[in-house]
Amino acid sequence: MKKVMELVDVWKIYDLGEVKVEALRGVSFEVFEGEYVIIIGPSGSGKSTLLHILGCLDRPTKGKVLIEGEEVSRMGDRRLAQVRNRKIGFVFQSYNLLPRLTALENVELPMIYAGVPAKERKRRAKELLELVGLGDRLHHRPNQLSGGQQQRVAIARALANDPVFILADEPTGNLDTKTGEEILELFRKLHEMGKTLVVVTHNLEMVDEGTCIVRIRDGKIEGVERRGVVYGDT
Ligand SMILES: Nc1ncnc2c1ncn2[C@@H]1O[C@H](COP(=O)(O)OP(=O)(O)OP(=O)(O)O)[C@@H](O)[C@H]1O
Repeated sequence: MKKVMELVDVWKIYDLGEVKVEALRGVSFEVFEGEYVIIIGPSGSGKSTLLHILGCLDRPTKGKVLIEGEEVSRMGDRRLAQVRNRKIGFVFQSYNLLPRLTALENVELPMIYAGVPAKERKRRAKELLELVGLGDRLHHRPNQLSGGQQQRVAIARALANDPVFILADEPTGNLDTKTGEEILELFRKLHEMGKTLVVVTHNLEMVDEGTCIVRIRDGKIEGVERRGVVYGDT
């Protein structure tokens, strides 16, 4: 199985002068292609910190982060921004769409940064919006869409540059049960398509779907449980 991402003895220490907070204390784990990884843990256990480091939004104080075997923890800001754009698809609890842009334009955005030509960009954005069930909402702006639809746009945007993995932070956190289930179904579909998913969630139904459950407590990994089908595993 291809290893897409690896953390080696990662520490994150927030230095507040008098006080130092050890948010991550020697975290090591690997993610393989096609896995559906769920990160769970109590409040304050370090999940957001871990997600920021996995997403190259922050750097560890100590330790290594490798994406497709390449060490990202020591990269400069520009290179890191490129890795984020090309290799990671982000899905946030609050969607984070640009309000002035249509669904189609929001999905096009990561491809603009990646230098994809306009025609190809539009074709792919349309295809991705159709994949998430929004083929009839291409020209709607975020405030003309429901929460669930906005999250679908965000998922289409996350897929735009065919990332190495999708990183999601409480993707059903702002949604009612029924809409949350639809998003869950969409994640299931992505998993079945062979996408690698890394999700922080409190949603127990989502936890049930994962193929790798990572339990974090007090900045340390308490346990990693692998189970179920990993699609694309050849
Ligand atoms: N920027 C920061 N500066 C100082 N301490 C921080 C910072 N961010 C997080 N922490 C501390 O690091 C620890 C881990 O926080 P983190 O936000 O990663 O936890 P979490 O598991 O995501 O919590 P929650 O589920 O409540 O969102 C906490 O003790 C928190 O107070």
